[in-house]
Amino acid sequence: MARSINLAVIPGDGIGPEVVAQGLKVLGAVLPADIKLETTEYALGAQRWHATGETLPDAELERLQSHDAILLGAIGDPSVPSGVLERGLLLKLRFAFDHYVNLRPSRLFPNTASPLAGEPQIDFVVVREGTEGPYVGNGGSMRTGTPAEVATEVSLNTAYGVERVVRDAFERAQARPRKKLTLVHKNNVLVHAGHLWSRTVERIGREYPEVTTDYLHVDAATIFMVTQPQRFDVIVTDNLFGDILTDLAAAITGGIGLAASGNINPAGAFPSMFEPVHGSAPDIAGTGKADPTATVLSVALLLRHLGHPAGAARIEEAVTADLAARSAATARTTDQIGDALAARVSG
Ligand SMILES: NC(=O)c1ccc[n+]([C@@H]2O[C@H](COP(=O)([O-])OP(=O)(O)OC[C@H]3O[C@@H](n4cnc5c(N)ncnc54)[C@H](O)[C@@H]3O)[C@@H](O)[C@H]2O)c1
Ligand SMILES: CC(C)[C@H](C(=O)O)[C@@H](O)C(=O)O
Ligand SMILES: [Mg+2]
Repeated sequence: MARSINLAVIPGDGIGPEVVAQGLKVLGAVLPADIKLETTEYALGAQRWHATGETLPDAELERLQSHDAILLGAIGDPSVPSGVLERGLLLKLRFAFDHYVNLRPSRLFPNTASPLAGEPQIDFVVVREGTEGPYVGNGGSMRTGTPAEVATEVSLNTAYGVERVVRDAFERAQARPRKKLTLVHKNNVLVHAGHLWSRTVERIGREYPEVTTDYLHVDAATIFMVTQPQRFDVIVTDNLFGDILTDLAAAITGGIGLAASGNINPAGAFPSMFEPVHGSAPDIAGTGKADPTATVLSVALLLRHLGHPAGAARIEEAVTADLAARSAATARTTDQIGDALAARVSG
């Protein structure tokens, strides 16, 4: 276990800096005195783009690579054309650091309100492929802006890329009590990519006889996520389906303010990056309404990834207790929630 953490911090835009401040507060409170935390802040995002036209210069990417991990708030701002920061900063990081496992756990914490009827049991993890699919930027537009425009956005799926993420998902399923893996795709229509995914799950599955596998088309998966969320244990899916499903998963487990994620490079050749599933929420930025819990839970994922499972568990217990104590009557600010969580992990 490393006795120091050299952390890169990208607060980003909108509510990003607000929630990251709370994540760092809780991280500082949970770490034992003999683990040294060093943080380096990177000013990347809308302000930087407006000032210099840069999204993520190569020199900065190289500096980021020297860290043990990255904590990111959120990027994206209405003053910047859509896609500039998303592609030029966030996706550039995920691709450059080969974050092929985009890990998004979904758990309904005790006493947390779900919009679903009854008291649904929800405890699954989405293993979203992070470096391929329609996200790769393989496309273009001809006769742009004319009535004859043609635009393409090709989904890239390689045997190598699909196999490594499917294998990771099987490993996670094998380690969980229910040992179930659901492939979500759309192989009735996307027959080329879909069949590659299905064949890969079938082939790799033979190496994991204890893991039960099933398959759902993505449209049906959205039904079951609402009507029978308990049927899911580990979901493996492509980059775009995973993006959409994990916002839905957040909505059924207490809201987007609670959903954490890790962009993992499993072999550790590059730093992994931890961030809430949500975006920069320009509609509530600066109001103190942002829930920092998703970022705090992302810090727990970060600690577990770096080999500090006890700290991760302390954070998760603190969140569980905090959510149980929450009352709609007493809405708290971002800062107050951060203070409460920091007090719980250090108490
Ligand atoms: N990882 C990222 O950096 C990331 C992720 C998603 C979206 N984005 C970007 O963020 C910008 C806004 O995107 P969007 O509006 O589609 O999604 P969003 O996640 O920012 O907001 C969706 C809704 O959820 C609410 N919300 C989000 N986080 C919350 C929190 N912590 N507490 C309480 N409420 C919260 C917002 O107020 C909004 O009503 C866009 O530029 C988008 O590209 C970035
Ligand atoms: C901002 C965007 C590029 C990103 C994605 O699509 O992956 C976001 O929605 C997410 O879920 O992290
Ligand atoms: Mg998303």
